[in-house]
Amino acid sequence: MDAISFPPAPVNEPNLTYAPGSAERETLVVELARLEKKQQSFRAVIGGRRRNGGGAEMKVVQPHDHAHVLGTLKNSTVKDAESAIKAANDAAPAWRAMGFDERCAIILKAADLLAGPWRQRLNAATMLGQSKTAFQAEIDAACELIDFWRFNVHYAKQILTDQPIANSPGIWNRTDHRPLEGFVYAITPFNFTAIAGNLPTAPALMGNTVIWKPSPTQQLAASLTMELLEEAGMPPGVINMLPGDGLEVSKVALAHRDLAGIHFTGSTPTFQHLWATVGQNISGYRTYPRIVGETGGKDFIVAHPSADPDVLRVAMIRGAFEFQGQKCSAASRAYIPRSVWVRIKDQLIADTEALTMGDVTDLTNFMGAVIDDRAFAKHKAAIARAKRAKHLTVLAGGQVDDSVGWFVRPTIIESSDPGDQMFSEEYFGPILAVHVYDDSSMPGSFERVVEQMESFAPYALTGAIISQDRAAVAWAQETLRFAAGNFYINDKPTGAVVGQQPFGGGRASGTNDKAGAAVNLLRWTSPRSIKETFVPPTDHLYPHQG
Ligand SMILES: NC(=O)c1ccc[n+]([C@@H]2O[C@H](COP(=O)([O-])OP(=O)(O)OC[C@H]3O[C@@H](n4cnc5c(N)ncnc54)[C@H](O)[C@@H]3O)[C@@H](O)[C@H]2O)c1
Ligand SMILES: N[C@@H](CCC=O)C(=O)O
Repeated sequence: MDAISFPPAPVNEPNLTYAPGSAERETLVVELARLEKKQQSFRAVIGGRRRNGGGAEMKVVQPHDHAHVLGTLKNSTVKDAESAIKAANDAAPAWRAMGFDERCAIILKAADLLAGPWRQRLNAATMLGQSKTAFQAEIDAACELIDFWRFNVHYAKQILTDQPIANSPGIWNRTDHRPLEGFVYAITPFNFTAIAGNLPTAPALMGNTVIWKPSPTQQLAASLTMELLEEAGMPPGVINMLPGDGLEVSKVALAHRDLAGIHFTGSTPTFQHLWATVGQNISGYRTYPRIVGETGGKDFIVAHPSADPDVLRVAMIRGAFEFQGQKCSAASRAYIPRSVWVRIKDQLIADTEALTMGDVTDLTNFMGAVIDDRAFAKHKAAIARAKRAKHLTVLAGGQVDDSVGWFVRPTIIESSDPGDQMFSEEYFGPILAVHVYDDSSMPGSFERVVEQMESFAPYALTGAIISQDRAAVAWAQETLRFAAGNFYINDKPTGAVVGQQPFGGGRASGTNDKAGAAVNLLRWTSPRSIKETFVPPTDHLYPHQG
């Protein structure tokens, strides 16, 4: 039980290609057809039992074909939340008493199940429910989630072996990395199946029990993730899943004495609301809740006059438009010197207009639809404003159509004013704002543009510098030190890999407790220092007293 053990060393799960004729493509197509045909009832999982929530029914649809219902769920109520918290508290003593290796084995088994028999089921669910292409589903639902699980085990083990390095003579000091006292409330976003799987399991690995509130628009993949975890051996009550909008769940969870932590990813306003509610309730908790949140972004690409035009163009297209720009890391503002802009503009527009968009089960498409009618309406309004405003020019895209799915064409908007709201507000979709700065007759124009954009947006999640000039790279890296938690040099600002670029940002983008890293797992522990004295003193007087 307590023997020293070494879990398998983690390596990043390789991405499958889904090229025509590949075995993975064949299996994926079969899974897509199977899941599309089913209409499922997505039920809560409380103490290992399935049950319908007591609230109103919500439909889960395919964003690219919104008449196609994948299933329904019943919103979770106050009563459901109370039952789930009781189940989490009941399961806690046995879970934290279970050996650490046993908990690791469950998570590692989940990773292997996902790498093997579950891979295409979860990929297909992510494609249908979240409108991801095969490749975008693969890097998320398969590879990133597998990586989260395998690397978390590695980092958790490191934490456990982190013990005091000094012992006075006759004394043995130890650190007991306890779980938190109470339950962790994991609230997850629609856009990444990997994040949805990581947020409840990271605290669980450290010995906590969890209430998991997934996004309604990610419910198909979330329900399958729950089934996968059960197959891997996750005991009943350790992770309790409550579908729905979370409003009633929060009424109970955020006011509960046993709330020990919040593990959140989603928008900045939602996180600020959760934090404010915790603040209002602060005197009622048994312990100060740990609050971890990764939130919005206004991620940037800044190009120096020395930028390689092709590198810049590809970074802009992939960074802004993959998965419809619905990655928190997606490039949504770019600052380009005129000397480079004239070399890429026509090709950039042509490439953007040529991006194929549609039903993601047609694997020739580059993009699908935005997640729901609210996202669609937000983008429609932003594009309409751009078409009206004199200082804004829609260069590519600009068309929207919600007759079949919530489709927004990848859109590039040039602004003569870098102070426009396009450069500070998160739309979370396929709109890229571009400001072209004059670098012909104005020395220092690059530096001025960087200084302006550094804190123009309230966020600080990801950003990229494209430059072949080493001094400019070094200067930008220093000047933009606090403008991004993930900073890329000559690459797009998306696509962080677990174990390679730990992910998260500061300012309004979150608490920067890097997902899939030891610093994150540490938040789910409450260390106890233990000092044992082998031969304790038996006389209370000190030698200097003579
Ligand atoms: N920084 C990151 O790592 C990261 C990663 C992914 C997404 N995001 C951000 O997430 C946002 C998009 O995701 P979203 O639209 O799902 O965000 P959202 O804030 O609308 O929803 C996130 C989750 O919170 C739930 N929620 C909302 N109000 C709640 C309440 N009162 N109580 C309990 N749950 C509540 C939602 O149902 C959902 O499950 C974007 O802002 C994006 O930048 C950030
Ligand atoms: N980790 C992902 C983004 C997750 C947020 O949506 C990336 O780096 O692109």
